[in-house]
Amino acid sequence: MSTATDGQAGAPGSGDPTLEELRGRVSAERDRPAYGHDAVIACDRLVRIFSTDGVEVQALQGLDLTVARGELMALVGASGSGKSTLLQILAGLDVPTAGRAAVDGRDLLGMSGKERLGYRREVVGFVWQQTARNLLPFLTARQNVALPMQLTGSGEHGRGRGRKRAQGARAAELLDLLGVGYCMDRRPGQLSGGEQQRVAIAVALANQPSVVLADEPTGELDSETGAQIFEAFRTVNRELGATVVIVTHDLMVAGEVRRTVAIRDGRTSSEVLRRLATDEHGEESVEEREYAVLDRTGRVQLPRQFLEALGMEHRVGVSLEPDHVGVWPEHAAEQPDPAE
Ligand SMILES: Nc1ncnc2c1ncn2[C@@H]1O[C@H](COP(=O)(O)OP(=O)(O)OP(=O)(O)O)[C@@H](O)[C@H]1O
Repeated sequence: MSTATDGQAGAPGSGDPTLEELRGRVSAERDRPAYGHDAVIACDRLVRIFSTDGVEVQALQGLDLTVARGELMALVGASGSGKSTLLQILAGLDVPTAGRAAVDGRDLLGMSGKERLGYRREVVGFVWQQTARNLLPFLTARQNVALPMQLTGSGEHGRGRGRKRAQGARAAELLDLLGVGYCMDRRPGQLSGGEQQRVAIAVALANQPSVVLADEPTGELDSETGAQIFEAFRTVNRELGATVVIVTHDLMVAGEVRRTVAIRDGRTSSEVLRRLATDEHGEESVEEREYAVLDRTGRVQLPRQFLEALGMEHRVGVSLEPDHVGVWPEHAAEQPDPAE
């Protein structure tokens, strides 16, 4: 078989590409938009290796992920699969070992310390599982929400006393939107866990970040309160267009978003997409479908239960069919096809 790597262009009509065609292919490749160019989060073959006492742990092993602006999505995965590591990197609190990660065009590997601080204050907002980590105990709810605006001193809020008033007004608006306006003048110790998390979402949104990241935000709450917190994320996504990424073990949360991405062994392995479907009687229901993630080099992680069911390990046979690719256990791929 002749290939483009033979370094020769074929004669016209031979089926091989001409030099002109090869040049066209090279320039098309060069002009192709970069991976994730239109996404607000783009992780490309992200690697994070931790070394402790001479032992290396590969927490992320070439993870690919893109998130579109305005998405509300969930990240799920077994304990130790790398979810928190990814979130720490996206939050600007940790630096990847290799690969590429960008949030709203900011390169997370190349930032200086000062840029990183600005990034954490302006580009991302976070909500942690531990309610106490999200709020300062000696400030009221409204003061907690106004604080990030004061730290960036964003000109949008005017100058001097006018600025302070504008920041207080925005804080009050956010608390109202999240249904905790009545808690405005209380300190965190005077709020329930659910109220604290809703105030924490308002804090995360204070500087109108490009992305809100939440790590197990319902982890310390009972299921009813957890549902209210999820509803609060939905509200800010719908009303303010906020892009929200939620790491969760909570199946209720994972089942309510349009897209759930599963991480396995430091890589994105599968995605569940949900959409509203209407049947012939006008009844609406949620349709969900699971997809394996295909990475840029053509790798697919097959679900573990598929591998176990067919005893697949090490090697599999693959075949290209007109409309799909077949994958066979090694021993089955070796058997001659009786039809041939
Ligand atoms: N600072 C660290 N030093 C050494 N190893 C670490 C560090 N942080 C995470 N790891 C390891 O990296 C792997 C991924 O951890 P990570 O916390 O990202 O998983 P996770 O999916 O968030 O788990 P969980 O759901 O339990 O929070 C684990 O093997 C963990 O032990």
